[in-house]
Amino acid sequence: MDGLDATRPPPPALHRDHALFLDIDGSLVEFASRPESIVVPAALRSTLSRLSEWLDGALALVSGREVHTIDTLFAPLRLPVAALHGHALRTADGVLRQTTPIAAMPAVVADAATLCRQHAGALVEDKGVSIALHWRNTPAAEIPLRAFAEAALARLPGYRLQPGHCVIELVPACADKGSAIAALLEEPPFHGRRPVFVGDDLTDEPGFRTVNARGGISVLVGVRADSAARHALPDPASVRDWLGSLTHGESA
Ligand SMILES: O=P(O)(O)OC[C@H]1O[C@H](O[C@H]2O[C@H](CO)[C@@H](O)[C@H](O)[C@H]2O)[C@H](O)[C@@H](O)[C@@H]1O
Ligand SMILES: [Mg+2]
Repeated sequence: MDGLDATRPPPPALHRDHALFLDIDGSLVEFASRPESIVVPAALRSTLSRLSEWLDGALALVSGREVHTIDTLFAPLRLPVAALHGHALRTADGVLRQTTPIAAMPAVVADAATLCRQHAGALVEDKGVSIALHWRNTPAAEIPLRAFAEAALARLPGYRLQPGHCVIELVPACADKGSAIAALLEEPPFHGRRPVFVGDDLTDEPGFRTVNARGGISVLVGVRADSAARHALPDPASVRDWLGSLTHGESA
């Protein structure tokens, strides 16, 4: 059946000594036509707030998005985050560590914007340290945008490509979601807890591997045959239902 993964069981119930890491787009929230068009349901904010309290703060968002965008989307919540595919880390004490943008990036962004103007509906998302080229609204732009990103690697030493849903991104190669989850697990209140990571995309695979190596629970949203995830849920709505069910019958 569409959306169900016959090879991976749903995740088990969690305990209060787990640490919960959650991807955003395609995992907590359905995709939208443009990055700024996603809708975070009010009930999800309540669920995350309750879960964070239940886990004594050991809940983090792990996303390709920027920290300030995540804070805006989930306000008034201000959770620990691993943003920019692992290149910005805000720990529970509020301290932010971020990879420094490369000097060559503004010229690459300008050239990408010029290219996108030639393909109606194509988008360039300038995230400072990284750049995302989107073709969700114009599938024919996939080939030129991918070719641009591959060629731009030569202008951005130390960068790698990060493919995703209708997007190709240029990100520094020195970190990923797996290293970010590992770094958060060194910090209170995550330290010593068994990690759980929910994600949907290729950028989430290093996170799944980090969690698996620590005896944790890896949860793929959707279906992907070669994923390292050991559990699956079909879509963001079922993730929200699962999260909402976790604290039922328990007091924080
Ligand atoms: O790691 P995530 O939290 O899943 O973020 C991954 C990227 O998500 C956003 O792009 C994706 O979602 C958009 C809104 O639904 C959609 O229009 C786009 O096609 C998707 O690729 C975000 O814009 C990127 O910056 C994130 O890296
Ligand atoms: Mg995602």
